[in-house]
Order: sequence, then C-alpha cells, then structure tokens
Amino acid sequence: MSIFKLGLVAYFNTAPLRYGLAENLPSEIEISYAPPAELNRLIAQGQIEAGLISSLAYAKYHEELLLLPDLSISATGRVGSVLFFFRGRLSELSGKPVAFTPESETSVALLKLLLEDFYGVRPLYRVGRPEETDFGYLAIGDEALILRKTPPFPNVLDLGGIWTEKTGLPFVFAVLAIRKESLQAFGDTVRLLARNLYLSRAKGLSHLDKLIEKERPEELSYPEALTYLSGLEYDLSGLKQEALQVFFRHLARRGEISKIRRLSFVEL
Ligand SMILES: C=C(O[C@@H]1C=C(C(=O)O)C=C[C@H]1O)C(=O)O
Repeated sequence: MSIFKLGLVAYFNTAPLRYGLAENLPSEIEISYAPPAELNRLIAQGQIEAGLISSLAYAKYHEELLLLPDLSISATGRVGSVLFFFRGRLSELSGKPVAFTPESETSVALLKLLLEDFYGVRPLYRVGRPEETDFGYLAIGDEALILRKTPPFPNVLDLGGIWTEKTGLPFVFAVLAIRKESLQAFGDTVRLLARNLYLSRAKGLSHLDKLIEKERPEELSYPEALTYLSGLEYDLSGLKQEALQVFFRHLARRGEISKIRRLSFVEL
C-alpha cells in the first residue's frame, strides 16, 4: 500500500482542525507534525503529499499545488498569535536590527510589507531569537501566545489586526495544499482526507471546551485560550480568497513572488 503523507502544524491554533482526525483517517494517510517553514520545505520537495502550509508557500509553489477548498487558518482583525514585539517608536526602526522566528514564512512577509509599505520604515531583518536582538522580534503560534505573557519588548503589533485595519480584509495565514502530481494516485484518498478534515473542524469547533482542556499551552488560562480560539477562522470563503489575492499582489509588486492569476482548488 502506498502511503499518503500529510503534514500539519502542531500549534494550539490547529487543534480545532485536527480534532479526532488521526483516529479517523484511513490507514494509508500518515500524519507528521512540524513548524510551518518545515512543512513548506517538505511539500516543495515532494516529501509530503499534502500540508497545512504558509499561504506564502502556496504562492511560491502554486504551479505544483492545489488548495483543498474552504480550509485555512485566518483571522479578521487581531489574530493574537502573530505578534511583532518592539522597543521605542515604530517610526524609528529604520536601520535597526530586528529578528524573526525561523518557523514562519507568511508572517515574515506580512511584517515586511506592513513595516515598509504601510509604515515607511525599513529595519535590518535577521532570523534569530528574541534575546539576540535589541529592537524587535516577530513570533508566531504558541511562542507568540506565551511571549505575550512576558513580552521581550514593551510594545506589540498584532499583524492580523493591522492588516485588517489597513485593508478592511481578513488575513489568511495558512492553507491546506496538495501536490498536483499526487492526485492521480491518491484521488480517493484526497476526497477522504477532505471529508475527515471538514468533519474534525466541525467537531473541534463545537467541542472547544474539551479541546481547550486537553490541548491548551499551560501558560494560558481557560478563558484566554477560549478568547484566542474564538478569534480564529478556519474557512476559505470568497472574501478570504480575495484577501489572499490582495496579499499576493502586494508581494508580487515587491518582487517577492511572481504574479498569480488565480487560486486553484482540488475538485472533490
Ligand atoms: C496564525 C498563525 O498562523 C500561522 C502562520 C504561518 C506563517 O506565518 O507562515 C503559517 C502557519 C500558521 O500556523 C499562527 O501560527 O499564529
């Protein structure tokens, strides 16, 4: 039997998407867990057939990928876990070193876009740890949720909040992508996977209480975890597709990706 490899992000924010998933999937689907940047690399290299990847990675490799309809990790307004901590005034960050987590791609591109094109400042970026930088640090996922408790710098920008404030749109951080070439061999498996993901999302969102008890990072209280998960969205509606295209157009203008004519989806 050939194995269909699915890569998921193990952050707390994916808990509703993967609620009960592993127990219900057919045996030919094998799940592995890794940070987004690692999943982006694995799917690009064909080492996994499907993955919850950074939306930016879909843009980069869209010729080899298809999206699973209606799945994402997104937010309309503040997301709570994509945070840029910084010292001093934002307008004085030009030329100052700031660091970002190695685990993200979308949020790094979003940070650069917001700082440079929306706020007109151009810091010096590097991958690194918060303690290795004097002026700013971008964290995502559980790390951001935990750092929020004891911030490394006095000020914080929630990138989802700023994006929505500036554009009036939601922001899509991650999408569920499948390698086109795996569809022929695994068409039925992909349909089963999609059905199971829709089911686990529905169950997860209607059992947030159980899920929070089981999965919340210990640093977060129950109400904090509930507020956080309640602010996240897991669909890829028409408006979110439009928002993705707006983000991609900004990145194409900035020379970070090539133009994308349209988002392509798996036909289920
Ligand atoms: C909202 C989040 O979205 C994440 C952000 C990603 C990125 O920046 O590349 C990728 C996957 C998502 O899990 C988060 O993890 O906090």
